[in-house]
Amino acid sequence: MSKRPVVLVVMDGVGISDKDYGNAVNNAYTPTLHELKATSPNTAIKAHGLAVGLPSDGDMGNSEVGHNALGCGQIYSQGAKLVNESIESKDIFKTDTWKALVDKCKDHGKMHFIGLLSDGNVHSHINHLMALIEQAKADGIKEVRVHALLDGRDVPETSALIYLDQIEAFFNTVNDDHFHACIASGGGRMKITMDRYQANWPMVEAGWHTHVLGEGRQFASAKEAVETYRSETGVIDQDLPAFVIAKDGKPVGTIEDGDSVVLFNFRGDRAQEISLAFDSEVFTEFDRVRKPDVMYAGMLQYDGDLKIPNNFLVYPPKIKHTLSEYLVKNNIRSYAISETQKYGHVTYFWNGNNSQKFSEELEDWVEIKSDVVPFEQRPWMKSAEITDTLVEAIESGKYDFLRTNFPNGDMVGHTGNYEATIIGVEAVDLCLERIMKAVKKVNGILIVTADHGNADEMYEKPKKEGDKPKAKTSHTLNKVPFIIYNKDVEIAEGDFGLANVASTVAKLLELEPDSHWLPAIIK
Ligand SMILES: O=C(O)[C@H](O)COP(=O)(O)O
Ligand SMILES: [Mn+2]
Ligand SMILES: [Mn+2]
Repeated sequence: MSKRPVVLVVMDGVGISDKDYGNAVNNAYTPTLHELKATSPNTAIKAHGLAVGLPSDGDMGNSEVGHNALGCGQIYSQGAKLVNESIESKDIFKTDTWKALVDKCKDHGKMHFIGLLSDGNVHSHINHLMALIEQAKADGIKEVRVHALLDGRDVPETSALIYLDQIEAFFNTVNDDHFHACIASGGGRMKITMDRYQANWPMVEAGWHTHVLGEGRQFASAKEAVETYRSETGVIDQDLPAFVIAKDGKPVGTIEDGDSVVLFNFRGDRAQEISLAFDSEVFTEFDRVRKPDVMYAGMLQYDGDLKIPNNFLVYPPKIKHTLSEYLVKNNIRSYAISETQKYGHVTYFWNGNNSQKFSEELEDWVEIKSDVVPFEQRPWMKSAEITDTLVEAIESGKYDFLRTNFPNGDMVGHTGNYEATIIGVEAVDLCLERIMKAVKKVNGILIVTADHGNADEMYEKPKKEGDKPKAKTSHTLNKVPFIIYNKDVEIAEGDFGLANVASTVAKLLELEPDSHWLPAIIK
């Protein structure tokens, strides 16, 4: 076994672009990254599209698929692709879950769809929603209600009306004397429903009050809600307040006994808490006031270990042969740390969407609590605290493989605030310097990489010359850095992606990589 510990740093959302305009990576003061790139073996690796199991190379990477690929060394077809295929083959509608959803509400109830209304393809896709509604109608459902979470984070920051117009136009094509679909409620995805890793349960409670109880400010249409809130608050879509659609003062789609509910998001992190609120008999996170007797199903199974939710429509990729499992088999002691916002990324996503360790004895996981604030107000986030704890773990000599995620490039990048994102990237650089020193001190090896881009493009390309630049909040299609510090290695020939990292880690630990994994990036 290797005597040299390997430390892997994921700089979330820090991609590579040679375009300097609006690039919060290139324009940040990052002496450590510059030194690393100038003096250590490094290359650029793919983190989007087919290289991480997404339907096409037009799909930007994201944390789920990125950390899955890093942690398992293979390319699995991911949720976005699996749902496409299941809808295309119609297998999704042959499942017992779909049949139970239809049976529950067919005669006297409504079928509700809660989810992110966009074509971002990170958590959901509007095409999936339309396919489900079409089939609901074909199966004899009479009333459909959509609870629309507004995106502006995986798609342009003020694009909500595009998707609302699209879904309203679709309703016009399917609505008739026997069938009626409409929007019932909604709000910005960072305001209600889509919290993750239990960072902010009140967000989910607010979503419950909006979607289930129909409580909140009333509007005649979602478009009116968006336009009103925009003019009143000036915030971007992800931060728009909650709204309830009502007619004559009465909400058009509260969730009642005898209804069915589908959460049409396929990605798990931000889908688990609301799923627990629907599924749990005993629930203590907030007072649900009323728990309707519904058939609830997720688009996918969101956590295979914890079995969330109880019912789902499409099986997630069955990710096997993960690096963590392999390290445990080889008696390697590992350590994972991040702050709440990305804690699940280095544990649950890293382990193939499983939230359990393979070995309590050999694995330690540490969560630093994230602030609950708009991150442009604290762009350094908890990077210093993560680093304090990680450096201690490195110097303790207790671990052979240590991994961390610094959320800054991504979480601050998603706010669309260019200046704050520069500070976020600089904070990570400052921490990298400390980690380098600790690694050097114990004669370890450091890998610096990222899961996808974000901070590297902070402005949308203007539609025409002379247009004012518009902030870009979403991820990018760019490659990410892959740097090895404190070990003289040669980068191999080839076109590498995130799924080539696991073998590389194994090699640096002087282990034979698992035969299921893509080859190492080093010779
Ligand atoms: O959930 C989010 O915050 C974004 O949709 C994607 O960001 P992530 O993939 O980096 O978590
Ligand atoms: Mn990410
Ligand atoms: Mn992100």
